Amino acid sequence: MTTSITMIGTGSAFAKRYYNNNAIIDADSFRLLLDCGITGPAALHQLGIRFGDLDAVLVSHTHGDHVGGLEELAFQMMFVHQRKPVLYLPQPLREPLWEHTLKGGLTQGPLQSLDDFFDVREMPVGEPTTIAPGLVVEPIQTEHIEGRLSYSFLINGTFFYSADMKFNPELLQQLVDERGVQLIFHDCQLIAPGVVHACIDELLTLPEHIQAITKLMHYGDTMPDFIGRTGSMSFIEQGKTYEVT
Ligand SMILES: O=c1ccn([C@@H]2O[C@@H]3COP(=O)(O)O[C@H]3[C@H]2O)c(=O)[nH]1
Ligand SMILES: [Zn+2]
Ligand SMILES: [Zn+2]
Repeated sequence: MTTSITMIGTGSAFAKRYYNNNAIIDADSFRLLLDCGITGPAALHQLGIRFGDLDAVLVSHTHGDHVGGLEELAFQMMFVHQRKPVLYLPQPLREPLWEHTLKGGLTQGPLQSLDDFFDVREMPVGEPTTIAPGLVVEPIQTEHIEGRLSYSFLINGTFFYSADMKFNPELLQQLVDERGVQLIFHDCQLIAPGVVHACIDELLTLPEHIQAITKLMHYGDTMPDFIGRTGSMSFIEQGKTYEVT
C-alpha cells in the first residue's frame, strides 16, 4: 500500500501566486485534508475535489492560512453534502479552534458546539493515532508563536511534515538519526530572519544527509528567485503528488 501527498497549496500566509500551505494525503482509498486555510476551498475546487470527497480533515494550528476554510467546509458538509465531516485534531486544539476561530461564524439556534458540526476525533500529542489503514499520524508540538499551540506531524513513522515551526535542528536531527525519518516537508521563509518560521539560511545549516531528504513548502511569491540557492533541499511543487511511504 502506498501513501502519497499532494500540496493543494504551497504558499505562505501572504503569498498570492500560491494557495495556502494545505495538503491532501491519500492512503489507499482514504483521503485526508491536512489543514484547510482561507484559500483551501478554492484550491480544492481547482483540483476538482469536493468537500464530500474527503474522508477527514486534520488541523495543525489556528492561523487563518490553516483553518480559515473550515467554516465553509462545515457549512457545505451540513447543507450541501448532508454528512458530518470527520475532524482530527491534537487534543489541546479543540478549545481554541472552537472558542477563538469557528464559534463566531458557525453558531446558530441549537447548534452551539464543535460536535454539532464535526465528528471530532481528538489525537493525543506525542502518540500515534491510526486514522486509516496505511495512515498513522503522531502530532508533535513544535514552537511557532508565543502562546499559540502548533503541531507538526510524524506520518507512518518515516515522514515528517512540519506545521509552521521555528527552526529546530535538534528535533530534525533526532527524527532522522534516532527515529528513522526518511522524508521531511518543511515550511520555510525565504528571507532571514526566520522569526516564526525556519528561514532558508537556517535550514542551510542542517547536515547534508538531512538536507538531502528535506523539501521546502510554505514559501512566498518570490520562491523562483531562490531556486538553486537551497543547498541539497528542493522546493515542493503545488499540485504535484509525492510518494510518502
Ligand atoms: O509574530 C509574528 C506573527 C505572525 N507573523 C506573520 O503572520 C503570519 C501568520 O501566518 P503564518 O504563521 O503562516 O506566518 C505568519 C508570519 O508571516 C509574523 O511575521 N510574526
Ligand atoms: Zn502558515
Ligand atoms: Zn502559522
